[in-house]
Amino acid sequence: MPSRKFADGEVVRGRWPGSSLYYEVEILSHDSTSQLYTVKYKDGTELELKENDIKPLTSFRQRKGGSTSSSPSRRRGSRSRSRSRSPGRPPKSARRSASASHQADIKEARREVEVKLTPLILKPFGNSISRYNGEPEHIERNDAPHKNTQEKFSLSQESSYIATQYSLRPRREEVKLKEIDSKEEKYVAKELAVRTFEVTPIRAKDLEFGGVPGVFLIMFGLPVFLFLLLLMCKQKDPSLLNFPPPLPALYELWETRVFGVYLLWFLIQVLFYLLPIGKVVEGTPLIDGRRLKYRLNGFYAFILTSAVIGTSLFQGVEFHYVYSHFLQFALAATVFCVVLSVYLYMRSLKAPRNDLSPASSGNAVYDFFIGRELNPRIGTFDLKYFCELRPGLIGWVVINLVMLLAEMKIQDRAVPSLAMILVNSFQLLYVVDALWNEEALLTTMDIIHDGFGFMLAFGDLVWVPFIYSFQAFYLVSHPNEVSWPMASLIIVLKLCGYVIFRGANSQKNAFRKNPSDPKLAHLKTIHTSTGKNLLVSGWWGFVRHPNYLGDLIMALAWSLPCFNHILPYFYIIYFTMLLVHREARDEYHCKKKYGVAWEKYCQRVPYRIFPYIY
Ligand SMILES: NC(=O)c1ccc[n+]([C@@H]2O[C@H](COP(=O)([O-])OP(=O)(O)OC[C@H]3O[C@@H](n4cnc5c(N)ncnc54)[C@H](OP(=O)(O)O)[C@@H]3O)[C@@H](O)[C@H]2O)c1
Ligand SMILES: CC(C)CCC[C@@H](C)[C@H]1CC[C@H]2C3=C(CC[C@]12C)[C@@]1(C)CC[C@H](O)C(C)(C)[C@@H]1CC3
Repeated sequence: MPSRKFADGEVVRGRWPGSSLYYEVEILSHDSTSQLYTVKYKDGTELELKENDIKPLTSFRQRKGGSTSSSPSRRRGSRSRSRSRSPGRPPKSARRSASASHQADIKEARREVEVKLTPLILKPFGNSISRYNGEPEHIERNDAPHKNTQEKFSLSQESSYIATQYSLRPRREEVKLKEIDSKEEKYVAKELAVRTFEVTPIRAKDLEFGGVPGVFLIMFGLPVFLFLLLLMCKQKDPSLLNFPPPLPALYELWETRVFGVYLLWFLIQVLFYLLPIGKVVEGTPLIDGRRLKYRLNGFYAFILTSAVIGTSLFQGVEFHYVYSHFLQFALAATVFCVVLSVYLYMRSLKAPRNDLSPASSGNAVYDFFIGRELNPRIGTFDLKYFCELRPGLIGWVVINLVMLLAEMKIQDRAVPSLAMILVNSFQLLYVVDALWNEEALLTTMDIIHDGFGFMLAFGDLVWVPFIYSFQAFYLVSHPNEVSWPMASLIIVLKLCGYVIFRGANSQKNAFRKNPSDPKLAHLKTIHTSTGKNLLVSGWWGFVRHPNYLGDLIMALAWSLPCFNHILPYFYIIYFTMLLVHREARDEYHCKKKYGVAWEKYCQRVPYRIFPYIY
C-alpha cells in the first residue's frame, strides 16, 4: 500500500484549486486508491487535494510578512494589499497610459479575481445570468470562427470552468486597488458577470412536483399504485371492471427471507461497483469547483451479474421463487427504499452547505422527496450514482429473465413466446446501452440537479425494476401471439426509436465534450453568453428533445407485443407523462441558464418532443 505523508487531523497548508495560494487546512481523510486527501478549509469548505498540493505548516512559517489569514475568503484583503505594494509594479499613472498595459491589468485583474475565490452556495440559474442574457445572440456554424467568438471571452477552458463554479464578481475595493479605468472595469465586470452565479442562501422558492402537497401525494400514492397495478395484473381478467383487485393482508406481503434475498442482490451489486476495474472519470464541476471521481464499471457489473445468474441457473437455483413472490419483492424493495431515504435525509442534515442539491428548498417534506444532499457518498462510494444504474436497472433485466422462465413454466412452453422474446431483447438493449454509455449519466439532471432522496431512491430501486418489467410480468399470465409480420414492424419501430435516441444523445454528448469536434463541424449552433453553445441543426434542430422522442418510440415498441389489453400500455402513458414533465423542467432550467439564446432556439426549433404536435 503506498505510504501517505500527512496524517488525519494534521493541520497543514493546502493549495486552493486553480491558484498558487495555500491556506490552512485540516486533513480529514486519505483515499489510498485515488491518492487524494480530503481536507477542510477554515471556512468549512471540504476539497480533495493531491499530496503535491499540500505543504507542512513549517514550510510557510519562516516566510516573513506572509498572510496569516486561513481561508480563501478571509485572505482577500491582505493579498490585494501585498500585490499593490509589489516593488516590480510600475506607478499607476504609467500603467494607465498605455493600452497594452491596460490589457495586462485586465488580465491581472481577471487572474486576481480568479484566485480570490470563495466557495459559495450558488443559485445556479441566478439573475446575473438572466440579466446578461439580454445580449444579442447569433447563430453560427460549429467551426473555426465559432471558436474565435468563444476566445473573445478569453478565459481558457480550464479557467472558464473554474469561473463558472465561483462568484467572480470583483469586489469594489479590489477594483479600486487595481485602478482600472471605468471602461476596462466594465469590460472585466461584463466578462465576469457572464459567468457569475448569484449567491443566495437556500430559501423558499418555486417548488416542483406540486410543492409539498404534491410530493406528499406522490410519496404515498406511487407505492399504493404500484401494488394495485401488480395485483390487477395477477388477475385472470385485468380489466377496469375488475377494479379493485382482491387485496392481500399486509403480513402476507412481508417475508423476511425475500428481504434477505433482496439485500443479497444489493450487496452483490455493491461488491461489483467497488471492483477496481473500469476507467475513472471526473463528473461535472460542483459549485465549489470540485469534480467528483466516478468509476465506470457498470458494464462489467452487468457481465459479472450475467455470469452469476448463468451459473445459478446451471446449478438449478429456483428463479421461479422471484415470480411467485413478486409482490413480496416489491414490498422488500419499497421498505429498503424508505429506510434508505430516511438515512439520506438524516445524513444530509450534517452535510456542508456546498454539498446540498440546488433543488432542495429548506422544507423537510419536500427535501425528503427531492433529496437534500446532491452526491451523498460513503468514502468514495457514491450512493446516488450507484443506485441509478446498478441494482434497479440490472435488476430489471434479471426480472425480465425470471418472467421469461416463468412464462415457459406456467404456459408449459418449450420456448418463450415471440412477444416475450421481443420485450426481453428490446429492454435488454436499452439497459446495455445505458451501461455502455454510463458516462453520459454524469450530465443528467438527476446527477447534476436533483438530490438523492425518496424520488430517485424509489424511482431507481422500486419503480424501474417492478414497473418497467411490467410487460414481461403481464405476458406470463396473459399470453399473446404475435405474428412474424407484426413482429417485424415492431422491430423496425424499435430500431427507429433507438437510432433517434442514441443519435441524439451521442450528438449532444460529443458536442458537450468537445464543441470543436470536426465530426460536428457541419452542425449549426447558437452562441449563448454562458460560453456553452446550443445545437440548432442535426437531431437537436429537429425537435428540442429528440432523445425523448426516440425513447417514447422505443417505449411504444415495448408495449405493442402485448397489444391485446390496455394494461401493458400503462407504461407508455406513464412514460409520456414523465418525459413531458421532465421536458418542462429542463426547459425552465435552460431558459434561466441561456435566456434570450434559449428563446431564439425555441423559435428556430418550435416543437418540444413530437414534430408538428407538441
Ligand atoms: N427510461 C426512463 O425512464 C428515462 C427517464 C428520464 C430520462 N431518460 C432518458 O435519459 C436521457 C437523458 O435525459 P435527461 O432528461 O437527462 O436530459 P437530456 O435531454 O439528455 O439533457 C438536457 C440538457 O441538454 C442540454 N441541451 C438541451 N438542448 C440542447 C441543444 N440544443 N444543444 C446542446 N445541448 C442542449 C441542456 O444542458 P446543458 O446545456 O447544460 O448541457 C439540457 O439541460 C434521455 O435520452 C432520456 O430519454 C429515460
Ligand atoms: C416520481 C417517480 C416515480 C419518478 C421516478 C423517475 C425515475 C424512474 C426516472 C428518473 C430518471 C430516470 C433515468 C433512467 C431510468 C428512470 C429514471 C431513474 C435511466 C437510468 C434509464 C436509462 C437511460 O439510458 C438513462 C441512463 C439515461 C436514464 C437516466 C435517467
